[in-house]
Amino acid sequence: MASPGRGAIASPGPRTSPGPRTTASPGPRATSPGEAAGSPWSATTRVTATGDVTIGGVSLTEIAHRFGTPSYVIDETDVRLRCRAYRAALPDAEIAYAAKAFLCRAMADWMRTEGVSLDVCSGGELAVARSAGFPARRIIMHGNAKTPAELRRAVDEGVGRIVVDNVGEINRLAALVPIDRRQKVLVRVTPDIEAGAHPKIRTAGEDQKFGLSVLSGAAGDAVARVLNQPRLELAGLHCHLGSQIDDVEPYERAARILVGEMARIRDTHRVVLPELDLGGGHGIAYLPGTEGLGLERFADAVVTAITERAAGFGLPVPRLIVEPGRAIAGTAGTTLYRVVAVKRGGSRTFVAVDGGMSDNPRPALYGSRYTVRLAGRVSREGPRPFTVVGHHCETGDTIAEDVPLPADLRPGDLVALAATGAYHHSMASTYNLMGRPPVVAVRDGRARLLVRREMEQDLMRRDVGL
Ligand SMILES: Cc1ncc(COP(=O)(O)O)c(C=O)c1O
Ligand SMILES: N[C@@H](CCCC[NH3+])C(=O)O
Repeated sequence: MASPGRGAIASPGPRTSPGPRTTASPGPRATSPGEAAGSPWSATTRVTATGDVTIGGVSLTEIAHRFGTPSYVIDETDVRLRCRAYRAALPDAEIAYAAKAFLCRAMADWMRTEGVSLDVCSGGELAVARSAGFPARRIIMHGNAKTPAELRRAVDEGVGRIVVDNVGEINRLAALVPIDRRQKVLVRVTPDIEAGAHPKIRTAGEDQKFGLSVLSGAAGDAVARVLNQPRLELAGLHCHLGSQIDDVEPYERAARILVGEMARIRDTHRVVLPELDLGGGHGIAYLPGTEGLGLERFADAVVTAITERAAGFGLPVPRLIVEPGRAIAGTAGTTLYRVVAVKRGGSRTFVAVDGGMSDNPRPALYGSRYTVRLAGRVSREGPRPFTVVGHHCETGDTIAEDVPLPADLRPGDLVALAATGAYHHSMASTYNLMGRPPVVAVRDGRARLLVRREMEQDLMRRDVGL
């Protein structure tokens, strides 16, 4: 994903976040890792002459002091720039941020004020969005196993669209819709495409749990059933290929297959569907020199594929919906850890930090790799390879394997891990009864706590008894 440029933020800027002012500001010789194309660092990340790293004009040393470590730091400017980049690249499309990447009430509010819709996949995400005042009609409700209670809540709240993922939920959903209303739905189809950075995050092949197969006819059957329900309005088809995809070709292929299906639906049922949702999955840079998907490339390729294919079938061009999660929240996040121990192993030197797989399960789950740097001081030593590991009682509790860090790295140092805004806080656990880190938003020299640290008392509150 291309880095948004600094100049891209429209003036006047978004509402200023309230919160105490910090004293830190980038020094005159500040460098800007966030501006390099394909950089994993968020847009306002700077390194000062004294080795301090600032994000949103706030020093990470100051954040560690005020909020403790580990902490998730989220760059509000980066999030907003990415929303604006999406809206500019796809002006006729609906951009629906996938809340599973990272959601809290402030994030929902940022999406609302940026004119971005929300994709939610659980009653919990729906509740947080609604409690932040996010408009229900701009919410798309997903889920391969929506419970009756979740379906009822979605209907009662008036969510804009519900995405059907199995035939069983069609009758159940229709029965919940009041007699004087029609609920818009999309049918999630699988076009037999394998795409995504790891087998565990591929969602459009034949042998996985999501969606309804085009090949087997299950998708066509679901479409016919929805069309038979007077209280349901079939708005279009949906597919989500997978996640961390860095090639546009699978999206072009999916777009062609889905428009073909829409033509078949027109021919069979005499119904022209107005919407085509291509899901999310847009890859970002986790390592320097990698690019991710590339928003412009994606937009050009997909819009062309849909337009040409629709013209070929004599169909009106459907309205495109996209659901980026990682590409909006991922690069904005940085995790700040404190080094606890440095130890030589057999062939590696381990740096043990005060977080680990409970705040970042992705290396253990998907073998994910990261960029890490020292924050808060300058080292005169050259880099040497370290393996950054966590605090957990688990051998696979690795944060970053074989990463260059200054040779004199020592306990007490701060290290920053880039591109942790998506699928980190949202996938965090309390393994080993470690409380989850806080989320601190930074912008214009101010730091603001969005989600507080989970404390021992929080953990014990759920334990009801001796
Ligand atoms: C239906 C749906 N839409 C959107 C997304 C967002 O994916 P990503 O964060 O990779 O853009 C997901 C998650 O993979 C998803 O399941
Ligand atoms: N959790 C995955 C992405 C899955 C997206 C949801 N279908 C990740 O961290 O990369």
